[in-house]
Amino acid sequence: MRVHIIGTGLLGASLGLALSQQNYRVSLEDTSPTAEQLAADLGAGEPAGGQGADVDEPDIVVVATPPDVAAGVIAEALRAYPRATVTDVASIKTRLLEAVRGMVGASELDRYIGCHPMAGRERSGAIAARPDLFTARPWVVCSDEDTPADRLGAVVAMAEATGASVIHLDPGIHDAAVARVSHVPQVVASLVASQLRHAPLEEVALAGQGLRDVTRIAASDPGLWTQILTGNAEEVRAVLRDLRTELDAVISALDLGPGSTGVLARTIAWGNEGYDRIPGKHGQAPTKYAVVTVLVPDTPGTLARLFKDIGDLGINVEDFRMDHAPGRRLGIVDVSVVPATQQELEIGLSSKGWQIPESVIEKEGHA
Ligand SMILES: NC(=O)c1ccc[n+]([C@@H]2O[C@H](COP(=O)([O-])OP(=O)(O)OC[C@H]3O[C@@H](n4cnc5c(N)ncnc54)[C@H](O)[C@@H]3O)[C@@H](O)[C@H]2O)c1
Ligand SMILES: O=C(O)C(=O)C[C@]1(C(=O)O)C=C[C@@H](O)C=C1
Repeated sequence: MRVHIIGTGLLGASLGLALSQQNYRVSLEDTSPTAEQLAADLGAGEPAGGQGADVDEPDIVVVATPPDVAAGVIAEALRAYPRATVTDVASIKTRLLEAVRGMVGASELDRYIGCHPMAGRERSGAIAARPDLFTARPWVVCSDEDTPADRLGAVVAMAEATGASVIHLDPGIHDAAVARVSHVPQVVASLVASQLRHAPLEEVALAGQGLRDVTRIAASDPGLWTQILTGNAEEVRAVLRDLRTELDAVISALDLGPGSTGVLARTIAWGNEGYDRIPGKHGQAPTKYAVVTVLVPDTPGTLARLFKDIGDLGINVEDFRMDHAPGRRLGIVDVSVVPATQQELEIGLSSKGWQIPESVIEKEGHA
């Protein structure tokens, strides 16, 4: 199967890496010759030679450019490769489909299948690409009754070859869903991080894991996200309005008038409820893991020794997170394991000389 990827940044290069490992023949095209060459050098596929590249007819063309140019690139690919199925990975679907519909005829449109892998990072470009980016992530496919079954099958097979799980959705339903689970979270993370801009550095230095958990995606690309937010403006605005209502209630409750504690407690409790609905590892319901905290010297090879010792105890690591103690060469490693193995792990690691300050049961965290 030949796949031609147009746009070889984070998503395009990650896809190229994943498909190359599954014996797909991948060619790469980008308006930036450096981006194209970099993705090729990293092993994502063969460079095709820049914009308007003339590659042997591919079976599938994947457009992985920024959303604001995606419609034009999709229309151009439908014309340039008259037998290929053309798909994309853009984060917004309704407006993109409308724009493509305005640029091509009905028979060409039948060869276009909009997609959106729900997998990404807060960094851009091929240098941040990973072959396992899509593993166990949802991959939304927006086909309709006019989509030929063989073309749909080829796109689904390609998505599944990356390790993703395919979900068929109407573009409108997709856009409403991602406003809530992706686009508004990005806005909120950015707003929270923005509050730090003028804070004294001594205050910021107190930051614990809570702030880091809430703000990882605040490092995302402003250019890309401006396009995503404007491309899904109506749905994002609707979710933000609901959020504003609840935010206003919290602000009023902080006047500490009658009923205020109820509002504050309810806000946190409703958050608990929403959090519990987020799917956990490999798309299953969230699992409660036991977290064993280990203090490790910040020296080369220590983590490898720790994981070997855990492996020797016959215990599986479900997740792990590492932090650094401020001003000290000390790492704080949280190892998540199934609760039944927690005590055995603590005793086993202590007997091997590892320093274990405490044990806490908590829910599975987010990457
Ligand atoms: N970043 C994420 O987390 C994420 C996740 C899922 C989907 N997406 C979607 O994937 C797409 C790409 O995002 P990304 O994060 O990989 O961006 P990126 O900036 O890392 O890469 C985009 C690449 O497209 C190239 N490009 C721009 N215009 C082009 C054109 N006309 N023809 C050919 N190449 C062109 C750029 O040079 C760049 O190399 C976007 O539509 C985005 O909505 C992103
Ligand atoms: O994990 C991240 O860094 C992401 O932001 C990825 C994420 C998301 O989950 O919201 C962001 C935008 C995409 O369209 C799909 C995935």
